[in-house]
Amino acid sequence: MFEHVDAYAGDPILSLNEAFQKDPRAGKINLSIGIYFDNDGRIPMLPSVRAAELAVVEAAGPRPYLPMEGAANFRSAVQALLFGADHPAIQAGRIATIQGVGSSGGLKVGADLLKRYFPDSKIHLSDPTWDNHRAVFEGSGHSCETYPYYDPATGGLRFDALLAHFKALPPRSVVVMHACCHNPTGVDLTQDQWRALVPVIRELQLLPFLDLAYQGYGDGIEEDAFAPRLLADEGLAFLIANSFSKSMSLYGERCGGLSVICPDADQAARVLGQMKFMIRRNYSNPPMHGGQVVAKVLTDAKLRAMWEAEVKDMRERIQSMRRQLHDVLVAKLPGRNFDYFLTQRGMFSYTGLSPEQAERLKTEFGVYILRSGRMCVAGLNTRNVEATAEAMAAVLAG
Ligand SMILES: Cc1[nH+]cc(COP(=O)(O)O)c(/C=N/[C@@H](CC(=O)O)C(=O)O)c1O
Repeated sequence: MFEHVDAYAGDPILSLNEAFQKDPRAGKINLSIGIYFDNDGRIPMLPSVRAAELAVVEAAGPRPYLPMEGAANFRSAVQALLFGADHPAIQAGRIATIQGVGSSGGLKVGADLLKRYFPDSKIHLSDPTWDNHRAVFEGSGHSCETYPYYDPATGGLRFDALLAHFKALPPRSVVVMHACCHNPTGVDLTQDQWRALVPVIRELQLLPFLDLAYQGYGDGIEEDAFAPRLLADEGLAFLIANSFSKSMSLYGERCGGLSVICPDADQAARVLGQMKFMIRRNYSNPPMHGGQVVAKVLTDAKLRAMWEAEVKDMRERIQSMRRQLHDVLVAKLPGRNFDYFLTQRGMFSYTGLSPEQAERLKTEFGVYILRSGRMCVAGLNTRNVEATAEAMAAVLAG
């Protein structure tokens, strides 16, 4: 009956992580999947999140179906986190926010909404971008194109080429942009470059779809919300998917949202209604537990302060590991430039290693990075940074 079903080729990120789990070597090092590991190589249970979870469990509330759009306390906490509680767009009811199933679920709801109401708009993705972006949008029937982004020659951003490309796009083109901590390159727009984009977006009537999956891993919780706040301050219409997987270390609880910033409350109400319709016929309504933990952390003053300090610690540990890896590599391979480990931000660095070199790292040294050359620097710790540098040096030496 199902003999015509194709065999699944596997996912460039999740299947590699599964291979890592099965690898029997003691010294294996996981720099593949975008997960924050602490210096002991463990996924932390943040104290603020644990305290919130105990409070939620202690409350022992009923577990009814949530509304299709998710829990009201979660949705309002997301709006306050992204835009600031007193943002005029929130007060005016211009933001339609749903609780997703992770931000992946938010991206999917957004993709379905755009397919229905912007059927002729193409989706424009940065070159490169998160592996699953193309899959999500194509899965909703969109055709995707790419725009210039990463410059392999400098390890930086091709901003002029990006701007020129945007200026040539037809109206209502959807441009998918990472709000901070670009995956896989770690290369972000500066605040001035975001400001330079505003008139282009407005005049060409482009529709930005921001993805904020690493809030707090760039410069800070507030600082990393610069892009959505700028676009909202400028009165632009846009979408933003956001995730708590990394910032609250709640990967498996699937906590994220999608917000659509609309010109007026009437349009926001209609957008929310159609998102509810799409959710109902997809997964009906989101899971309750993780979202209630998130809402508790965000709205309890003591837990919020704890959480922001915990995110700062994770951010600074990654920055310290970037410096350590850079320094060891420079010592091992003098004359080679590894500055990109210091200039790139968030969880990832784009090493420039070829698929063949990435394969050698894995098979000969047990060091797992993506075939694209992306390294999750959050997997580094004081015990494996030397071995990682040794393996990279050996592979780079040929
Ligand atoms: C840019 C981006 N957006 C969304 C997600 C998904 O977030 P969530 O809220 O958990 O659905 C991820 C996850 N990225 C890491 C894991 C993955 O591929 O799913 C990664 O790039 O390794 C992203 O890197």
